[in-house]
Amino acid sequence: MDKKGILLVNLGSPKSTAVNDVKEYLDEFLMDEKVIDYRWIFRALLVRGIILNTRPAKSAEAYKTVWTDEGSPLIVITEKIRKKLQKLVDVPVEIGMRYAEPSIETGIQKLVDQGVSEIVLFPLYPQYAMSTTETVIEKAEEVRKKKFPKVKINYIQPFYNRDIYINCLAESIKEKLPENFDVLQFSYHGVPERHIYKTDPTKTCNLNDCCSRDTNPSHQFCYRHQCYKTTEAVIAKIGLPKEKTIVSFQSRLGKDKWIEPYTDETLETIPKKGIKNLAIVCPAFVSDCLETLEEISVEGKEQFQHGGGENFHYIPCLNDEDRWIEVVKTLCEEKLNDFYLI
Ligand SMILES: C=CC1=C(C)c2cc3[nH]c(cc4nc(cc5[nH]c(cc1n2)c(C)c5CCC(=O)O)C(CCC(=O)O)=C4C)c(C)c3C=C
Ligand SMILES: [Fe+2]
Ligand SMILES: [Fe+2]
Repeated sequence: MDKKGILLVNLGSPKSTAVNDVKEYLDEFLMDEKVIDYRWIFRALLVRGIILNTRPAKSAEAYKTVWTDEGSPLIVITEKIRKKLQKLVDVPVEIGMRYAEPSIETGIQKLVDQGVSEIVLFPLYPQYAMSTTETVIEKAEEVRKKKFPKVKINYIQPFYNRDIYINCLAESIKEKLPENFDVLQFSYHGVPERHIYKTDPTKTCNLNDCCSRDTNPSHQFCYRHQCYKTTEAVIAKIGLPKEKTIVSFQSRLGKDKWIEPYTDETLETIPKKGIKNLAIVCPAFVSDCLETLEEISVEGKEQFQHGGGENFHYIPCLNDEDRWIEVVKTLCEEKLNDFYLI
């Protein structure tokens, strides 16, 4: 019988906060054509000619503010998830990062070294995006074909609307909500608006009214739609009225139009509308990372207070909470059991 294993895949972080390491990481990340989807020459001009001249130093400073003794929070937390999951399942579990180390190749190699030939690969992103789920699958397939042609990989699909995930997220948020808050803001990582159209084969997700309906097949590939659906399901579960919530998109990069509304602008303007006490959560991330610990918890708080806000309450990601590990286990087991389908 073929031996099975699990590979948990997350985005990845630089190997240290040294400017050169951050530069190397950003080069691999931003030269990915699923992230900056220009023709190679234009992507190289933008990334290597402009972004990499200034951003690495700025990002390195930001990374320093969140870095722990064990390393980057994103990798440390992903490793914690792995360890807890390993205690619950009887197949080997490894981690792999889309960018930098430990890479997807390193993760597959570790599994293969343990005799594994059938891998359940779990991209740790609740919502589908070309710049996350799709690039992970593409990379894993490239590595598999080149280095491990006899290995089979079964991919876990985005789980943005799965009941087990929604229940887990809703319970986690409910427990952490402060007693008094005017609004609960859901801040998702943004993507360029163009990516939404590009990944939607029917080109019908029009960013306006179609996301209020779930019947459109294009929503299988519509990141924005999936973010709204996660929000809708979570607030229904918590019992929060829609008027007490906001959805926004963070971490915009470059001059292209990204999906709106932008988190930073929202944080500056809502206090003027009377929202002084804010709770904020970032459900595009399953583990806390630079984008939540620095961009939201620190910068976001400053933006909100600058706009006149008073109480800013950041709700951490699911990280290695036991109920989340149970969800990871269930999603992995579903795929471990359906290998005959591929
Ligand atoms: C959760 C989903 C994510 C999507 C969608 C996503 C798209 C996306 N990101 C960039 C550019 C950057 N993102 C950076 C950090 C970062 N991004 C995600 C997740 C998503 N990105 C995570 C988890 C992290 C944190 C990594 C960590 O080490 O903690 C960065 C690097 C930091 C910085 O310099 O600001 C960049 C750059 C683009 C362009 C994009 C979609 C096209
Ligand atoms: Fe990002
Ligand atoms: Fe849509």
